[in-house]
Amino acid sequence: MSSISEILQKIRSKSPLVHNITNYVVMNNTANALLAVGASPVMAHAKEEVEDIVAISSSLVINMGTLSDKWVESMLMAAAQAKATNTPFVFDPVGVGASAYRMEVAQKIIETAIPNVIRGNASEIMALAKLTNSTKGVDSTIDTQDAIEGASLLAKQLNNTVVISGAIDYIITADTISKIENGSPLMAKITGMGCTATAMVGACLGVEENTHLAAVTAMVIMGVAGDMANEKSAGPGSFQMNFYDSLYELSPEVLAVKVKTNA
Ligand SMILES: Nc1ncnc2c1ncn2[C@@H]1O[C@H](COP(=O)(O)OP(=O)(O)OP(=O)(O)O)[C@@H](O)[C@H]1O
Ligand SMILES: Cc1ncsc1CCO
Ligand SMILES: [Mg+2]
Repeated sequence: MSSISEILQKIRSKSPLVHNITNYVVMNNTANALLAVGASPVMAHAKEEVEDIVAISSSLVINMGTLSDKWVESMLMAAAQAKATNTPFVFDPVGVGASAYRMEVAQKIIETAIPNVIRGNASEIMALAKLTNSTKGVDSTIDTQDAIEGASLLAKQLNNTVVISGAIDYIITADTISKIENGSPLMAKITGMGCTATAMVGACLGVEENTHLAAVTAMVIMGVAGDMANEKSAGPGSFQMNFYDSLYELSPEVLAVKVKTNA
């Protein structure tokens, strides 16, 4: 628990620069969440600059929510630069399985540079592991428990950390399965909470080298802020606003009292 709190404190004291190549839907939400928790977001996707931006950033987030070929070119350049500069990198395979194009792009990104962390919902993780295809656009239709096998397979193949998000979050490596039972069903009623979770992993990777611990911390921060916002909210609109305030208010004391994890 103290290590989770330490990572939160480090985000606030160091304010890591988190480079996001993300989708049109969530850019604003994600940047605001990163600011609220204490990190420093930059959204940059032009191929003319992504290598420079990766080089000055503490971490890279690639989210393939709204793809097009130009963006894919930039994503591959950024991934290659992350590998070359040893910059930690988290990948969100949004909607993988919904189209052949998304699967092809996800594979190209992973072949270019193995992400330190992959974060997806249960359907995305199962599609990426080539086990089942249950993706409904960008939403999951299955429980996270049912994607543990797929996540374990991926984590072993890639020797990295895989996060399955949902009612219960699982953070999986070749030899560990951690689970987090915080959060609110309202989180699935706002677009881009998953994208925010991925960006939060980026913030934690920016200050913590242990990728499993960074991913656990990100999902604890999301879940506890979700619990806090839930207590104050009437529905999705007020939840979104309260979620930012909760990220901002989050303290080691609150984390210690509210966290529900086996990690
Ligand atoms: N029923 C729930 N109870 C508690 N927390 C939830 C629930 N559903 C989602 N969450 C939380 O919401 C966040 C987003 O997870 P989710 O699996 O919904 O992402 P996603 O499907 O990728 O979302 P999006 O594509 O809209 O960004 C995670 O932090 C997760 O823990
Ligand atoms: C709704 C939606 N469509 C493409 S990306 C996105 C944001 C949540 O993943
Ligand atoms: Mg998603």
